Amino acid sequence: GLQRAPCRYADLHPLWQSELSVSGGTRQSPINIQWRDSVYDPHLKPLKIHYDPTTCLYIWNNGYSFQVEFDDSADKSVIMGGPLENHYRLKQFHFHWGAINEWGSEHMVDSKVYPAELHLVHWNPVTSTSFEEAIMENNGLVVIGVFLKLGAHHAGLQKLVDALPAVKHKDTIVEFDVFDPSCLMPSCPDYWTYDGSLTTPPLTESVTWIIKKTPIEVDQNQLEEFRMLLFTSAGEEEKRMVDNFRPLQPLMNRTVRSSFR
Ligand SMILES: O=C1NC(=O)[C@@H](c2ccccc2)S1
Ligand SMILES: [Zn+2]
Repeated sequence: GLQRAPCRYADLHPLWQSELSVSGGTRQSPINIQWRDSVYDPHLKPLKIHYDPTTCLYIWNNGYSFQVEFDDSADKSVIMGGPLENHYRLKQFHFHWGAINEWGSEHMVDSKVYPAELHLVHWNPVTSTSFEEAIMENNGLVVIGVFLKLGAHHAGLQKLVDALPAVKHKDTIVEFDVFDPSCLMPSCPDYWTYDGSLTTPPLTESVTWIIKKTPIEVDQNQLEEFRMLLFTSAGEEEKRMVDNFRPLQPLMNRTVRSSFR
């Protein structure tokens, strides 16, 4: 398959420069999902998603992605079922993407890379009292990964894209009051799941990953809008926000389970 962009560590965003020597990690993310090595698990239930669009708060540029934050003070936007033992609250979603369509996603499927990947980040309110605490808990988090592929215009995503010019620079924020992230979910229920980690510092091994098998389609203009964001603050020398993905990590002693045969 296509090779990823040569990863010139010197060009890595400061964020990842520190992570190159994470020692002792046994369940790091992202990984290359080898379809033939994944194991169908008949006990995996369908994933149940109930997002309340009014829990959407704002969009902001945090210097390595743009993030849509949700009110997680109650069980209003939650997921359950799938591989999960209880419900998890939606905290935020964000994306990772490349400078060009040949790369950008964090996970790969049989070494196939997608131009972008959506991450919906949830935390376990049963074992933690806050998102910040859940980051440090074993399996405190669930991240749903959805691949984006180049294709038709995505009407639901466009509402998000239209807000991006308002968060062009690092640490800018704009109100975003009603949005249902379910519109970004593919209709196919199939997913892979494995135990992994955050893909940015603190890289804690606290994430149950649920990676949807089927990508959603977005068009070229929408991907190019992502690439017009900046890593840098207003007044600094501009650095385009692109290639904000972590390199692949070793599978080590893990099995990826699939919800489908
Ligand atoms: O899925 C992931 N993507 C990221 O940027 C990582 C992260 C780090 C901290 C909080 C939320 C997410 S973990
Ligand atoms: Zn992410």
